[in-house]
Amino acid sequence: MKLTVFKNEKDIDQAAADSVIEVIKSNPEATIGLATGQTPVGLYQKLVQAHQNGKVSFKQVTTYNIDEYAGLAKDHPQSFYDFMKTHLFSKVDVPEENIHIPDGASSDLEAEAERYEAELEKAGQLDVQILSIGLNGHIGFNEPGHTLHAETHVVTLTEDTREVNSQAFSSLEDVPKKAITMGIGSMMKAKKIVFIAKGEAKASILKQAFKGPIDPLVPGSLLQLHPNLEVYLDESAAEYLK
Ligand SMILES: O=P(O)(O)OC[C@H]1O[C@](O)(CO)[C@@H](O)[C@@H]1O
Repeated sequence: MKLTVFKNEKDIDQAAADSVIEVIKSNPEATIGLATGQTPVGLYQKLVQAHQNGKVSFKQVTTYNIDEYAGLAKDHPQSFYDFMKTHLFSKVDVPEENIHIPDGASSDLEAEAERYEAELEKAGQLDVQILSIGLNGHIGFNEPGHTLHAETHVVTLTEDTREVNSQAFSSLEDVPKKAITMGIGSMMKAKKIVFIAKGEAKASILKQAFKGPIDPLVPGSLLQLHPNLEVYLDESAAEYLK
């Protein structure tokens, strides 16, 4: 694991974006796994800036999002597709047909998870996977539990996660109870993982994830097994890792 700690949030975003851009420069047809949440917003801004400055094109890039809420159609303002459209897709030149995200509005979520996994298998090893971590240690929506899934699956969100994520909704009741998420195996297959986390609230779970034992109750701890993991943190998130 290559850990870099930054003083300034903008520097984390730039360094993480540079790592993604390097992948696209060496392979314009790169496949990229994308995450949502507040953490990667700055990284997406830096990718947009680089695109606007003519430094990178997404014309031949293919993207695979790691998760989506069940019951939310793509055009729902709280869907992860809408989030990605706002922060990245509408601002770069990635073709719509190259964007992949589970269909949360599917009437058969299990079948949709299987379909998405088949797409990932067809794509093979993703060139880079962008990831962050939830306060309870989840990556994607792989929630803590005694067992973890390798492949894309339907998950019941923990009440903790629903509460944290309720900030984006008008009320807790509006937060979906289920989601479709890539499994840990689907994410870990990527050639490189660009992991970012910011802020003191994440410090304790990061210690458990990166210094503790590999434990399904801390799904992020599985990342320790990845051979090419880049970790970008600010000083407060890295408090127990220095
Ligand atoms: O960056 P945030 O907003 O803390 O979100 C944490 C995590 O929750 C999720 O949004 C759930 O998918 C992850 O993608 C993300 O890493």
